[in-house]
Parts: sequence; structure tokens; C-alpha cells
Amino acid sequence: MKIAVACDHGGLRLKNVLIEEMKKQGYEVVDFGTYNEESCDYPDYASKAAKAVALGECEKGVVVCGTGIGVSITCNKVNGIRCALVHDVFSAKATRAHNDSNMIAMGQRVIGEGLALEILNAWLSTDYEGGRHDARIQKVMALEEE
Ligand SMILES: O=C(CO)[C@H](O)[C@H](O)[C@H](O)COP(=O)(O)O
Repeated sequence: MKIAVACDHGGLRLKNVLIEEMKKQGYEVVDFGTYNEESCDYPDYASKAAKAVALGECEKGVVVCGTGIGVSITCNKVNGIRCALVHDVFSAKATRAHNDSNMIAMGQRVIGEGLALEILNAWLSTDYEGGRHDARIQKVMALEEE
């Protein structure tokens, strides 16, 4: 599975930890930057990862900034993206099972690396449940057509 990743300067260290974990598990990672800690603008990088997921070039996406908020807002502006800002394991599982989220956002300034890795693994290994959630997701995605 191909995973798109991106961050700003505030998420670089955590992004690199997450990339290592995903590579170790055999995922193919496409890193859309940023690649150093020089101050930059998160929309420039998060949007690239989101577009890669929306176009089907990558199956899922992982984005990181200081809080996770800036990158999640950005990704959710791209049609077809359901990006969940997650800082606990319960929500990581729930957003895959219920929202079929195709991207996850985390904040390097919010959680430690150990929890972030648990969240990542919970998110990657949880399947969408379908059923009653289908209609809800369709209603969310229909807003893109208005
Ligand atoms: O967008 C954010 C906040 O919602 C991110 O956390 C950014 O990483 C943060 O705003 C960057 O802040 P900085 O003071 O420019 O490092």
C-alpha cells in the first residue's frame, strides 16, 4: 500500500518517525515534504499529499504539523478527502471504522512519539465497517457538490 505523507517545520521530526515505522512494516511511503525545519507554510505540503490521495495515486495519507490542525483543515478542503485529526487510539480506530477516513493528522507539539506510533498503527490496521455508516459518509461527501 502506498501512503502519502507531508508536514511543515513543526511536524518534521514526528513525520520522520512515522515514515520509518511505515517503511519497517512494508508500506511504500511517498514524502511530499517539507524536508527540513526551516519555517514554511503547511498548506503547501499538506495539499500535495491530499491531492495524491484524492487522485488515487496513494491509498492513504498521514500529515503532521505542530498541532495537526493546520494540515487537517488543508486536507479536508480537497474533494474526496476525509482527514481525521487524532490524538488518541480510540479515535484512530473509530475514524477508520465509522468515517472511513483516508487521511490522518497529528500534532508533534501535542503528543509524544510513542503514542503517535500507537495511533498510526491502530489507524492503519482498522477496517471500515460499512453498513449504517455508508449513508452518513455519502451525506458528508455530497456537500462537496453544493
Ligand atoms: O497550523 C498549525 C496550527 O494550527 C500548525 O501547528 C503549525 O505547525 C503552526 O502554526 C506553526 O507555528 P510556528 O509558530 O510558525 O512554528
